[in-house]
Amino acid sequence: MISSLRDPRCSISSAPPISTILSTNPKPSYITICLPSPPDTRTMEVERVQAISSLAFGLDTIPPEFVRLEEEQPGMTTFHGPVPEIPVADLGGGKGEGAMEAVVKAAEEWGIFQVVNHGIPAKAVKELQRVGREFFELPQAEKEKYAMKEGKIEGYGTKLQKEVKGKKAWVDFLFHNVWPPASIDLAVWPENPPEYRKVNEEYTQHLLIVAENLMKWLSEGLGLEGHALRMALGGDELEYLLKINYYPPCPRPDLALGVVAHTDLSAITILVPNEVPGLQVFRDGCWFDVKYIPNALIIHIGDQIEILSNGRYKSVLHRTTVSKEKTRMSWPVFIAPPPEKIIGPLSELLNDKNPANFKSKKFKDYQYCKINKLPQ
Ligand SMILES: O=C(O)CCC(=O)C(=O)O
Ligand SMILES: [Fe+2]
Repeated sequence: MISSLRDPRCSISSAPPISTILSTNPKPSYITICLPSPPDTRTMEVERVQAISSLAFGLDTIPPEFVRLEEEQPGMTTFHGPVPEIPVADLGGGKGEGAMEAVVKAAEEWGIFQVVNHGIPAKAVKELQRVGREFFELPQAEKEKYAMKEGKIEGYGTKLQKEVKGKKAWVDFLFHNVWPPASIDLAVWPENPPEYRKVNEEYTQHLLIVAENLMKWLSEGLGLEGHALRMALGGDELEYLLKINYYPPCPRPDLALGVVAHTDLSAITILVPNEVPGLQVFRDGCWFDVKYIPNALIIHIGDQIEILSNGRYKSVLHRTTVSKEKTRMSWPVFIAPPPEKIIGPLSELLNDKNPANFKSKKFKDYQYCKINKLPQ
């Protein structure tokens, strides 16, 4: 699919040919990080993008594995004409009067929208951003204490395995569950800054309300009871996984990508961005920048709601670009069913004229196929 993403309407930048970059680029520096104890055996070779970014400061090149294929490069594929804006829904201070219609329409037509007046206090969001930023600004060895262990999805890291064609993404991240309490492993929650835990707990309490309202309106939009989607997704067992994306400055933002093109495998994703633009959405054959709206949250419809709604709500294809001078950060929370939950089109939506467009399968099996790029 990715190879068809180039559109003649998308502008072509004056980027030098890849061969020039490949031949002039110095080998990336490997950062050797010595974990504190025991010092003799635990020396680990890790390439964190944050460290590569510091070494690349002032240069005009990036290591070749970060140079995307031409058909993916933002400099080649970003549309620069009049850009359609993704829908914005006003949630009326969290009460949501009149919001249902806007949310349903946006989920049907776009699969992505921003919400303003959502009821989460601006201070709770600012604090979430502050503690996340302060974590990434800690010395490397401190961050490595939380390094993702093999086979785990929580922890601090950089995508270690290369993608198809050996390409890498310009981003480091931290993942940890924030809800339900039984899923939380505090060992992967940073101890520094000291307020990290309290701030994340407070943000999560506010987020639960927004998430439940969205699921309610989306259920009603399908002509179902308000609790239908939430229950079909596992009810109180729904898992909320926070990711912090840290995209450090990149000397060649025209050639690199932060997160590559994908749809979220969650049911729904609620994302706080910082003020540095970078999120792009694929629509009508082009990649468009999503406008930054102060204090807005960005909502992505993920694969599981697309499946439950039998395709009425769209899971949106998106990616992120990076900035030459600034650090972009984002805080998506992926809301997803528990692993054993079977997800398929809701039976209430199916009849002779509307057969199921998707298979029913356990969420963990869906996840396995998606991560390993196997057919669903
Ligand atoms: O940083 C962003 O705005 C989007 C990140 C994203 O799509 C992801 O982590 O799945
Ligand atoms: Fe995403």
